Amino acid sequence: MSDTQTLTRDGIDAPRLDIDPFSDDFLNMPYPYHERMREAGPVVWLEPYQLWGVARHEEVRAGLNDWENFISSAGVGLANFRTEKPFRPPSLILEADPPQHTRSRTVLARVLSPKMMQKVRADFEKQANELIDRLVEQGEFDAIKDLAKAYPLKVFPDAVGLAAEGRDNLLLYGDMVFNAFGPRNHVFLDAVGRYEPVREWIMNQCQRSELSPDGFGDLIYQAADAGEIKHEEATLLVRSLLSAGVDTTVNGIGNAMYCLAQFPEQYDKLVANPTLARQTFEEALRFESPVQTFFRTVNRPIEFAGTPMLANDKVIFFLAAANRDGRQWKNPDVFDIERKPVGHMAFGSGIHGCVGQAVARMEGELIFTAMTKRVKRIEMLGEPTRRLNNTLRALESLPVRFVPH
Ligand code: HEM
Ligand SMILES: C=Cc1ccc(C(=O)O)cc1
Repeated sequence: MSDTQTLTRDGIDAPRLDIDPFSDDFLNMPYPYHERMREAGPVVWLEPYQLWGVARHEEVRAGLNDWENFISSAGVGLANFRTEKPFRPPSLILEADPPQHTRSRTVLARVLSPKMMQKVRADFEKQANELIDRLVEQGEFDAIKDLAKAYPLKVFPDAVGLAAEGRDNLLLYGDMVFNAFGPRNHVFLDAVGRYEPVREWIMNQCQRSELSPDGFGDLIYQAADAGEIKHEEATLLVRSLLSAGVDTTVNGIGNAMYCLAQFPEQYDKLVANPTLARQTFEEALRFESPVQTFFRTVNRPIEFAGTPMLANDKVIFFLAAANRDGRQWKNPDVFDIERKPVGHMAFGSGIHGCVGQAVARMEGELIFTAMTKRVKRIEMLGEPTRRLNNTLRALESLPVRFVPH
């Protein structure tokens, strides 16, 4: 076998594609690859990694809702925890199946409930207004560093109950967590070098002693006090908040800013009708999904969308490809804030669907509402630069100018 050939399995009853979803080319511009996979069939076999790819909306939704055949406890990245050492101790919610998942989910769903959001909404709103006021004052700035990172790094760790110092570590950690779902490519290796000093800091922040009373973090420990979960489980669930709660919203807001800056007529519509702020954020999540993919592991021999799969096969669900599937959306490649993108897969679907979506939606709604009141136009001052990540679609910088009303 030549070294350019990949060992490939017989009996693959699906189109075989030589697509590497973690190549720089794919990560920089995934959409043509998404189209190729969607058009090839409901399920494809990706030769470079010897795994199944699912890119159509219907099958992504169906697969994520079938948690018994497509399990999470063997990892939701490329690694199969049944045969490989996880990069870090597995998450008790994301990388768990029922019943463990159910206990964790019940606790986090309460801590991150819409009711809890009402308690922190006034502070999130105050911070959004003050930040946009400052940026209007400043005029020219970097929409990623000065807005998309600054806002989630202030409001969410405040709500969790973290100290003010060292919060940039949350970005380094999130970047690592999301890279670790992919292969050990250069993107991962670059990140792991920055991550080492941060690992200890993160675990220290998850200790109850570091968390302010009655914040989201302490509420998780209070669930342990009540016997719902063990105290050492509480520590790992706080780690879940720090893993998922920042880099996701940073890129949700960052990608939405890029959409509004690229399509000024959409921003004009938002200014004319600020009640569209929440829907604008939702449409940006569909159009430029921050979280591009998640994996599952096949639990037992099954036939899915007419394709036989074996136990321990890995399946990659392309959330972002589902979000631009013309079988589901009219003009899927158009950013249209008047579209109601109900059913998008940006938050996943099923029992593992994002438990933090109320936080994310509130951050998006408040930031864009604050902008409409003060900012007449967003001008791009140059091309954005991209930060490659094995799972996230992320910008590194986006120079803009706010033109006030
Ligand atoms: C725009 C922002 C966000 C996006 C795009 C996003 C996306 C996702 C996706 C796709 C999943 C499903 C994972 C899977 O199916 O394996 C998920 C799960 C999760 N998210 Fe989010 N998320 C966001 C914000 C947040 C925030 C702010 C938090 C915390 C406060 C959070 C915490 C979690 C947790 C703990 C899970 C695991 C849920 C489970 O496995 O039951 N996320 N998120
Ligand atoms: C959506 C991403 C995500 C990342 C990490 C975790 C976790 O560590 O539990 C949960 C969700």
